[in-house]
Amino acid sequence: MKTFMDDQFLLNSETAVQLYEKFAKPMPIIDYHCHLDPKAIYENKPFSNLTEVWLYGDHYKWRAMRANGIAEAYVTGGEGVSDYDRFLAYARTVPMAIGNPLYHWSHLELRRLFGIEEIINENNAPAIWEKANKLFEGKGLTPQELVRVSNVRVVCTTDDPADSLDYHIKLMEEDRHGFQVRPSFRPDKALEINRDTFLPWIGRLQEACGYEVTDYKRLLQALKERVAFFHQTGCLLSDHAIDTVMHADATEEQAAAIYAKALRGEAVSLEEEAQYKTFTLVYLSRLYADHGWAMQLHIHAHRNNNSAMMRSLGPDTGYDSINTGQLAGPLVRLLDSMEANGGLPRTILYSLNASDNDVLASIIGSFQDGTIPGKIQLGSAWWFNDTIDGMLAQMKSLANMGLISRFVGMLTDSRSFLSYPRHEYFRRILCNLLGDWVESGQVPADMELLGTIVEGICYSNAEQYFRFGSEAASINVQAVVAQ
Ligand SMILES: O=C(O)[C@@H](O)[C@H](O)[C@H](O)C(=O)CO
Repeated sequence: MKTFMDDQFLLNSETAVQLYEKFAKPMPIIDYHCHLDPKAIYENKPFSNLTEVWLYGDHYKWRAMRANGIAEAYVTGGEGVSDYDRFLAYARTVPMAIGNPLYHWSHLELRRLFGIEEIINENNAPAIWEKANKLFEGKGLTPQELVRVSNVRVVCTTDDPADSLDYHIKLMEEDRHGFQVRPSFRPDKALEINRDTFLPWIGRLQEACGYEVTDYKRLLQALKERVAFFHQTGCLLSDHAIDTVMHADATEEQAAAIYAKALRGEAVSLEEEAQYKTFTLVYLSRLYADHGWAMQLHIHAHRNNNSAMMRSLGPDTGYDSINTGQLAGPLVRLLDSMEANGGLPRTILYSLNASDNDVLASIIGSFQDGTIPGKIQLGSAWWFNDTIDGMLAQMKSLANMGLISRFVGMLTDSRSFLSYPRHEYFRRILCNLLGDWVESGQVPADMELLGTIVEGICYSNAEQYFRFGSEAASINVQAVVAQ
């Protein structure tokens, strides 16, 4: 029987061990999609204890605690509940989470970032708390240190087009934290015309661009200006939550009429919503292509299902699930419309529904245009699929129908500064998959070729694909500050 989480954790052959130790492990990390707070990175305030850094923002852990019968006050905090109480509640939950990636991630995080090797449970929780918190004494443990010690080269945060990006600009001006912090352009609120967030967001956009967005032409102009501002501030990716894939051909005049209806507070039909979203997304995709950005489409999430908890805690608090819905037809038409409008940008398609993997892996092959390797990507296993089974399923779909060698690899997609061991987890799973292929005679034991492929998936594919290291990606701080 293998020892739990030893040096060959998840590596079941000598080939897998070699691929991981020699090629995967040394690679730095590019976290091209996460939800870390740029303000927290800039202010760099030391964390006060293990609960703050581990439990304050991580809804993966919150879901597990609720499923374990832990009262909400001990999950997201409440009257008279200390951080130590919350830590003990999570320590009670970890042993019950075997089979869930949280069980592995939690142990990897304590081992890699705190040097704590204990198997987490309620009995040794006090000792773990004491050991970990020693690192928070004195000058303490800060966000920037956790990013640096995790060998992260690039962090791409998720930002609204109306955001000032002040903290990104301050980080650029200082530029002594040892890694890149780049915004990502996430215009969901500009697209969700039927949600109650739409009109308030138009107000925020008007403040950001300094003029009234009284008609659709001005909306498109404002979005174009915000894309330019984001680009100047180092943005090289956009990101969209496409919970339901819609496509309906529309002219600019039709989209403008729908926008005007929404501004008047009139109901917009589902067909009109599809027309508005199609025209606006196609417009945005051309802007992305013109700026050399990558476009991420995060498909089939079902968000904020619990109305009472949405009112109490707000969005992204662990009450989401996997969505279903029509995919192939509307997505192919959407991508084809983007292609017809001057060219698809670099595009990454993720679905929260793993049963979509093969559909997406086949669709990306319809839009590779030979300009760059892996231009259209099947995105890494995302959120509920960020598991051993989910990662293997995504990589096998991509390998079976596309080129896994051109995959831009893993991201953390996290709100916690402790989540970087998720890359180790992914890299071990990747190396074991390739190792299995070699050991079973499906792939020659060409360690030079396999090593190059592993290094590409772990780091260099992403660096080349997103162009983080290129001249074009350099950030003109003076131009941004002068604005
Ligand atoms: O980007 C998304 O839509 C999701 O990643 C969402 O933010 C979710 O809350 C998450 O963080 C899953 O890891």
